[in-house]
Amino acid sequence: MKMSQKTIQQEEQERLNAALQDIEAQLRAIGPRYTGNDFTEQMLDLQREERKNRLEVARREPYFGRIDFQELTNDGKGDAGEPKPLYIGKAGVAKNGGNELLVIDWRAPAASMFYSFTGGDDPAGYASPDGEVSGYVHLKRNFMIRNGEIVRLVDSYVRGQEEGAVSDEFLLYRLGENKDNKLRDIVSTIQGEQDRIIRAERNKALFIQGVAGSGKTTVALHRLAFLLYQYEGRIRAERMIIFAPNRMFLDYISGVLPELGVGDIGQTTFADWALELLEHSVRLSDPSETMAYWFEEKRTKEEIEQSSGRWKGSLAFKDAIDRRLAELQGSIVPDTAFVPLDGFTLKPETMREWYETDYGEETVMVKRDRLASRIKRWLESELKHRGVADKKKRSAAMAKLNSYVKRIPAFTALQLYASLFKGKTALPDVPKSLAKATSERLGSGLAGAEDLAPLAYIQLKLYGLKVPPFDHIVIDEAQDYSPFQLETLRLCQRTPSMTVLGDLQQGIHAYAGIQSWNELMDLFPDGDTDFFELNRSYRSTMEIIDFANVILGGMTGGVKPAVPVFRSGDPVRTEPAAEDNWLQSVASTVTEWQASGSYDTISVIGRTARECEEIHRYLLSQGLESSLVQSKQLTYGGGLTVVPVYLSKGLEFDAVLIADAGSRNYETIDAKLLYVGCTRALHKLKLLYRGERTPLLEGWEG
Ligand SMILES: Nc1ncnc2c1ncn2[C@@H]1O[C@H](COP(=O)(O)OP(=O)(O)OP(=O)(O)O)[C@@H](O)[C@H]1O
Repeated sequence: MKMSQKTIQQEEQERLNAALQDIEAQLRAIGPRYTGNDFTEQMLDLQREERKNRLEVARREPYFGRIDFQELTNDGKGDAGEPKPLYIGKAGVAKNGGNELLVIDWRAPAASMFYSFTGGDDPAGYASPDGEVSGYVHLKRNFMIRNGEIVRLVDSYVRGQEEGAVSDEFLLYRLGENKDNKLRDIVSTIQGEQDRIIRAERNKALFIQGVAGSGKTTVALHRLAFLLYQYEGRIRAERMIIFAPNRMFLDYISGVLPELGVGDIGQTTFADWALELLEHSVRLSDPSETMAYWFEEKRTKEEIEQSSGRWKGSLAFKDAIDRRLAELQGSIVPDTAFVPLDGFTLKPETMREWYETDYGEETVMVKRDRLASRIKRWLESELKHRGVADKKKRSAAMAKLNSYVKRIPAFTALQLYASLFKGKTALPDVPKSLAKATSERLGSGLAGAEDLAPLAYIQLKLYGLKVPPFDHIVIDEAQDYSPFQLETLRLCQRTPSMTVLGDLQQGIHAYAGIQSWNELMDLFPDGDTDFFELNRSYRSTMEIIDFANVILGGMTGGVKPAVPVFRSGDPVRTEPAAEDNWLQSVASTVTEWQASGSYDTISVIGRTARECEEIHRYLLSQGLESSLVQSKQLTYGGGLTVVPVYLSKGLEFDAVLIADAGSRNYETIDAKLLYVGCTRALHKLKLLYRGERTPLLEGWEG
């Protein structure tokens, strides 16, 4: 067996050498860049550059998989040919000077079998542009190639061998690796359930509920790469956009798309996007104050449920705004005639006709401005036709025009929004304290995060979107979105094409987000949505997931425990720490972990920013270099970090120490927070606690 494995490896290495030589030759043949002015040459040059980029990706790691497929012709009635090996890589490469493929792109239809095939003797297949193709898979092989050498080769399926099912060996090996400061692509080990989401139909709003570590973020990014490949020429990277919770998270995920050879996709936060849409007519009030309000002090369930964020994020509020917009719409066309001079009359009916028929689909303020210009043009042409030359008369008419047009209502989004909270125009059912706080804030040129969706919505309704509509929108951590936020983004597309992902079990911003996916899915007509669930968690060891599931057990509602991949590691430990040597315990755990050399990224997760500052100072005083993550952070550096639990969402670390899982920090209501913290760990998890251990771990022994 060993011998034959060696020959297989040698054989594959020879093939690899040949492929690399071919790729090198193709790269050498691409000449220098064209710098002249000829348009056709410039276009050809761009194509050569793209090809060069693909070849360079392929040179680094030409392929990661091989699947041997024996295609059945004529619906399986014809003769089966010889099994043909297909090598699968990040970029497709044709053989030098020919059409034959050296490597097929992982996104190509035939490559889908590499991911969807689960084993067994039955025919497998894939959908090609010419119809279904079926046949037999004879081999599924995974490679890891580094610097032109095959460093690992695993056959996860060989036809005729006893096991029959595709083995997880290669996946487990990849999952066992340490992580650095960036999320990575998973092309070599995408799982069937993830592949279905990646390749799902384009014109849908896809909702993905996935447990912590199920690969949601990763899958959404791969889906973007897939869509660009599959609908080449029809959708453009510049018209795709990713919404993530904060800048640091965007930095953390920023490596994946370039690794997949995809550039130019916009990446933003909802706040940044909304502020830009509003042309920075307001500033955002400090988000760390919101965080501090909700996370630094204890808040009750009632406070959360009656939060201003939930009120302003509701569809009831949107409906109230719609009614106000309709009133505004109804008051645009003046109901008195315009009479600039004796005998000159422009009737309201004429204006109404212009407004309603000629400017049809435009937004309110655009229509309003058109109407105003049309009235002006009407006056000019009347003056001309009737030969009014008298300067005095002309300027009197113009003065009348100006005052007439001024009376046609015009609003900025901010003015209209402010009017909902203040004075006679205030909405009748706004809670008083909320109206007061909002008015004060707006009065000083500030908007809270919760004001941005309504403001952006009003802006879109009044002035429209000034850039082309989005071809595809990705929303990560969507459980923290309000229906109003999603509705606002929905206005930015002609047909829905979205990937909306999150985990209700990690919905720690309940004061702003949703409690069930239906709150968001109901915004779309039936048939425009699809729902996927991912319950397997790939990030953490079985021990960590089983432990996190205990915390989940303390939550109410239909909780779904995460299903681990069979990857075993160290047991999870909880350990009491006395008040006076708690910080020493934190430091000594970190020192021990660092000394073991087993972990590249380590995080100490604290309950509040204050607690984290204290830990950070102490670690520094002990000579332990670490970085403290704060809410305005733009980048994530890896190594040793101290991070407040509510900012750790989305990130992951080889080893996690929950600094204090005492009952003072995590009461029953804080289950989601502790769950988020614990599910950040890949290989190692430990919890220290001062005083009583959190009631969330009642019944857990360890
Ligand atoms: N098929 C896979 N092969 C290898 N690694 C995978 C696979 N799927 C997910 N992972 C890894 O699991 C980890 C979690 O992925 P990701 O962060 O995308 O999950 P998530 O569902 O967004 O998590 P969370 O909700 O906790 O933020 C990452 O390290 C990712 O590389």
